[in-house]
Amino acid sequence: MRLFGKKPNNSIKRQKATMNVTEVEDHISQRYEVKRRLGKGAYGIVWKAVDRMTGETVAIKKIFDAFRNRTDAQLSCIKTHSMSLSPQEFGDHPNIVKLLDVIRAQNDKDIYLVFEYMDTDLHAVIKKGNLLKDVHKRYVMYQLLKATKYLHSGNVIHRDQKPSNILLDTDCFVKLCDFGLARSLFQTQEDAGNPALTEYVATRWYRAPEILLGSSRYTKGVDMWSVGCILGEMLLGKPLFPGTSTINQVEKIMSAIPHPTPEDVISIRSEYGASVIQRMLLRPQVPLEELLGAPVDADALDLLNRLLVFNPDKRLTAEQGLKHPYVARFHNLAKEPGLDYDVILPVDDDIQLSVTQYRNKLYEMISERRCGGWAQKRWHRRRRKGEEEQRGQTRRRSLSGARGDCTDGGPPNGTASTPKDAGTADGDGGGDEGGNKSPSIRKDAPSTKQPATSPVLPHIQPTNEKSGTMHVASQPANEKSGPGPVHYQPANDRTGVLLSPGAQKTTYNPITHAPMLSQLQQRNGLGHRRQPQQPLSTTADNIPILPSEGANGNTVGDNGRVRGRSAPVARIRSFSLALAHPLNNPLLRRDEPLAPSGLTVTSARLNQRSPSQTREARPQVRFSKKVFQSNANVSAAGDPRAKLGSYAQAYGTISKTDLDNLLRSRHQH
Ligand SMILES: Nc1ncnc2c1ncn2[C@@H]1O[C@H](COP(=O)(O)OP(=O)(O)OP(=O)(O)O)[C@@H](O)[C@H]1O
Repeated sequence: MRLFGKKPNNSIKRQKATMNVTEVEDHISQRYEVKRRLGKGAYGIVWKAVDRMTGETVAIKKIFDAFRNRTDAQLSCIKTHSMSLSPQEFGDHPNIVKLLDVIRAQNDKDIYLVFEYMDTDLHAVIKKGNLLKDVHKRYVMYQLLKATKYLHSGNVIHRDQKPSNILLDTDCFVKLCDFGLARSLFQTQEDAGNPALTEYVATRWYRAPEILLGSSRYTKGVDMWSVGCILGEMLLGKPLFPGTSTINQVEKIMSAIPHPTPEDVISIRSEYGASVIQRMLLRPQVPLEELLGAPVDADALDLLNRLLVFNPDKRLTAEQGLKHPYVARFHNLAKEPGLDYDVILPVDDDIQLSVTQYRNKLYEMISERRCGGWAQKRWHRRRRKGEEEQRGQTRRRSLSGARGDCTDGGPPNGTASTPKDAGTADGDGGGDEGGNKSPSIRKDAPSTKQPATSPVLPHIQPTNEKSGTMHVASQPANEKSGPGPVHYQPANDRTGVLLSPGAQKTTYNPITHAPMLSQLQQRNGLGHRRQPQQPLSTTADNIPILPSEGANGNTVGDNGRVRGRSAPVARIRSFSLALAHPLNNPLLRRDEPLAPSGLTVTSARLNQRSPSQTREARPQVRFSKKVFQSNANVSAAGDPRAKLGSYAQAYGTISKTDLDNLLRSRHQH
């Protein structure tokens, strides 16, 4: 059964197949058996492939001509690095897609990124209609909030959360991908005021109002807005705010959410936000509840209303979201880790290098990454040592000694390895995947990998394979004891974090694998400040030694929670979203028959964007000049290229002049 679109005509298919054969170089196809094309993004093509050595199914993303010009080269660096954060610097989080390898193309132009493979993405699933039952929506939200909490705890904002970046498998297991726009909030705050860095493009439909209105303020709230839009889309079955232009996007939002107070408007720090909003408030309101049409679950609506809040400071945080009744049945603090360091992306938006320098930087990053896992393990060992030192058990040693040489036992094949030496808080070693809350897990699953302590699980079984109907066979463990109280922190609880992220934390440079003091910390003398709950010891150079790890290698935070990484996954699979047999599963991407050459390539059907979701071509505009497009039917997809220092955003924020012109012309009509 075909999922989306019409059957491609054979000549086009042949053409694409021929093209794809030449697109994957020999050294890649020798190592991976390319099965078929999964989709195409703004930067390249993604294929499903099988690792010939391990038999593991992977997704290979080829970024074409990564160094075509300075902008592309810079973006490739950021994008590759941001993605490579997932397994290494962001830890082995179950809900963040793992980058398994980065491979240079022989032509020195392209790059291949090898990811773990996922069956589909949320965009495809929603588009399919009615596949997601209430429990799946809750579970998707839970995992999304969990992944977002994790990123935000490292002071990183994803900035491009949207359904197509939420990969899913048939067990409804979520992995967040595409960190192409990810940015360290810490760096962003340091760079506040730099117009190049305030330019920001994400997919329009999921873009927060403050960004649309040209706010200079980045907060984690931009991700939370996107999360709200994603929830809305799951509930509605289609995008909640499908704006056709930036101004139309703002109009759609403002007509659905409660009117902001004057203080709210001031809070977004947008020069012309107030005048735009004032005019829009005159328009008729269609509250979210009405917009959703059919009655929705009260908890879902409540969560939506708490996420889609104009003032970013008043939006629910990911951590707060995890305590919301909508996801209460899955909530388990011990399985919702955070990072206890700030992640700094090594390639700054505002630093302009030459194409060659960017290329070298990227290759350097690739080779660093190849030994990064090992370096990081050493780094973690040092962190453990740091704790011992605090206890006076060992001599002080400088962390800087742990920097990225990979001479002492790096992976022999040069492949980047993911640290696997840690488990989750409760020691089940599987994060969410081996845990007790997934609706995908059958309590009767015949697996020896199941943790002995696994409690009763919410059990979803397909009752009707064709229709994909499911039922919940048992209540989740914590439902039995009733959901715990939901505590919402007052908005001002977050202010400290938002305004001075990282001020209390040690910053971790993911490339050098060394802790570092930020300019901000140095300026404020924070390098010498001790954390209140877990005092930092310092080396002779005043480099802080980070909080220690538990005896089993887990990083234990101040509150005793394990942070940062989970253990190798022992996943127990069952049904969740759909059906047991791949052939009957409407979610699964189908493998097309192999081409005679042995290299299978077909056209991408499942994950191709609808025309309205493809990225529009962007004209290059002058630095910091904002161009407001009043009525262009610009697609929802943002262009990450536009955010780079030398490349101001052409679409997405509103400039005063253009706004005034627009309003004037509207008055005249
Ligand atoms: N790890 C993966 N496993 C399975 N499919 C994937 C994986 N990563 C990406 N895909 C699929 O490949 C397609 C293209 O992905 P890509 O990230 O290039 O596109 P995008 O998110 O639309 O574009 P952009 O990178 O411009 O945001 C998507 O439909 C996505 O579902």
